[in-house]
Amino acid sequence: MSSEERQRPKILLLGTIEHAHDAWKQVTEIADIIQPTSSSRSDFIAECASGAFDSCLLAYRTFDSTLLTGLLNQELISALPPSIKYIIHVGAGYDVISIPACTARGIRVSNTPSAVDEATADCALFLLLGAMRNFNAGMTALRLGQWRGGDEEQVRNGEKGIKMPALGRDPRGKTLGILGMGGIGKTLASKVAGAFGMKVTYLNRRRDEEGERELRDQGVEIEWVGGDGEGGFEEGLKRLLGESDVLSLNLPLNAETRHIISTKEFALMKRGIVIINTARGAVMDEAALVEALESGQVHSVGLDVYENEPEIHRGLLANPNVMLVPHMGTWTVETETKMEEWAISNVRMAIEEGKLRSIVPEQRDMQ
Ligand SMILES: O=C(O)C(=O)CO
Repeated sequence: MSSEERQRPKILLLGTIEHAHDAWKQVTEIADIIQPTSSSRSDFIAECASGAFDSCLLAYRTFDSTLLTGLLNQELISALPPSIKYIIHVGAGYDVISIPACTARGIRVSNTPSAVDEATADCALFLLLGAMRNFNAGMTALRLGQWRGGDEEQVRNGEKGIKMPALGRDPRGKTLGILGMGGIGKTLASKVAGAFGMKVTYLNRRRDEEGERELRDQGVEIEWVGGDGEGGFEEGLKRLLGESDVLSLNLPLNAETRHIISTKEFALMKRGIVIINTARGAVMDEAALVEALESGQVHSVGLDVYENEPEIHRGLLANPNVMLVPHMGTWTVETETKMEEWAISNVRMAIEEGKLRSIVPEQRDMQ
């Protein structure tokens, strides 16, 4: 074996490359790829223990590889060989990876932040309009052989008492509250202002003055509702919930944000609010949401994400005011390709420069 061959880094590939084949081919020219043969979490952990992945420098993982490995929690991170120094995640949200467990083992983690912004904001826009206009009720009725609630004959005869979908609301002039103003939130703000003439308020722990300036330059009417000092965020949240006609959840899922929207928060909202969630299901308490929908406190919701994917709360499935999409926020050829290419650029930087293009914010000081 030549010294060059001996020094070729090894990559543990968790999942498959679906789109960015050219970029991946270049990686295979400088590294060896190892794939697990196991088909369950316990087998995968045993495969790690067998030494099959020893001397791998990094693990490249897709969103769907969680189906094999389960959560990358303390147990799984400890099972990885000590040679693993990087976990390259294909996706913006990395809540399935325990960052403290990685940090403790000196493993750096990257995600694909801005690559997802356009497609996810487009999905939010679709859900927003659909939920405001009650399109789901009409669309469901059609598939049940009804025209806006009645069968063909009842409609032709102009029969009274047909249960029509409720009249929708126009977005123009309404306030969209964005909880978690990152790349997706800003892209959504720009789109709703331009396409629908909505006003935007937002809440982050820290005000993003530069982001505000950029959005104002695009004609967006925008206000940060957080307050300074202790209690500022809680006060801001009350304002955001109380003043929004539509609330969009765009914050990452972590210990602080899990169920940030639950019974108490629903009670603070304007009655009849519309909620959109393209972030992660568990930022909202699903059982409490079902109750808030049933009571009419929440008029309608547009959801792309769920607490226990792929399982969906029966109360959501049964409610015609719930517009449901099965986690398709980034499900476009262009965006999935962009995400893979972004992740592969992290692979290359790790191998060639010993650093990451987009290390997760919690590990910025490890770069
Ligand atoms: O990038 C993400 O976090 C997604 O949810 C895409 O599936």
